[in-house]
Amino acid sequence: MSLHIAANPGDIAETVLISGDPRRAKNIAETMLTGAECFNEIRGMYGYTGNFEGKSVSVMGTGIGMPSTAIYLNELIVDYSVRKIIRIGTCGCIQPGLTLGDVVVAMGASTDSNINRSTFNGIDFAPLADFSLLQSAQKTAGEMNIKTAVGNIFSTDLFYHPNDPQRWEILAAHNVLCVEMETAILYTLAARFNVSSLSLLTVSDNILTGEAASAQDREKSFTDMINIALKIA
Ligand SMILES: O=P(O)(O)O[C@H]1O[C@H](CO)[C@@H](O)[C@H]1O
Ligand SMILES: O=c1cc[nH]c(=O)[nH]1
Repeated sequence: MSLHIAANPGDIAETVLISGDPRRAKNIAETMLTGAECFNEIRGMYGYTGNFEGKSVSVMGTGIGMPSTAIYLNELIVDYSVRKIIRIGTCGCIQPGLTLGDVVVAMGASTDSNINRSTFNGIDFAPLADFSLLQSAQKTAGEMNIKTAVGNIFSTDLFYHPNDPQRWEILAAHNVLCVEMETAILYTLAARFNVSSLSLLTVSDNILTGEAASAQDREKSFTDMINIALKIA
């Protein structure tokens, strides 16, 4: 057991799907994996390991934001030898060509977080997806007839910000597709520990129009993204 994860060595698969929402992880384990066993309930951060098409796969919540996510990623990689991490998250789109339910593949993650600035002594590190995982996701999405938008995304520390909605303008003008809260630290830690990672996101909010998916949809739907993630796991 590590500080925040109750699993024994060997309880967690080499590939882990992560979601900010722990109940999304639980729902995936219960509906899409066979033989799923729970390995963590500490702080309600559900983690399960089961099988998908003959492969052992784990799925776990990380909580919202980069500080929480960094704790689980460190422990998954360092204490449980996880080698591949695929985030299945939600995002708010800031491009007019995107709409609720669209799948975004995050090639890179810009951020306003001080986590990386302090780690890199003021240098702006560019957190990037693993190229071969990204290629696999694109190939799989094509075979499943799922349209994706691939590009730069933005990982923010603040869901609510006093400069909203103006703060999105400069990002949208530089082709940033959408906003979420974890991918920059995922790609940074994957680079540090030499593991592969990719973020797949489903648009749950349209920041330009104010449209928003329900909490239930965020927990239980968005199956296109989850199917791609499980296929490439
Ligand atoms: O759906 P999840 O994975 O939680 O991701 C998004 O949703 C949360 C905000 O509502 C943040 O964690 C953001 O990154
Ligand atoms: O971080 C997020 C996640 C979903 N929707 C948003 O608007 N922001």
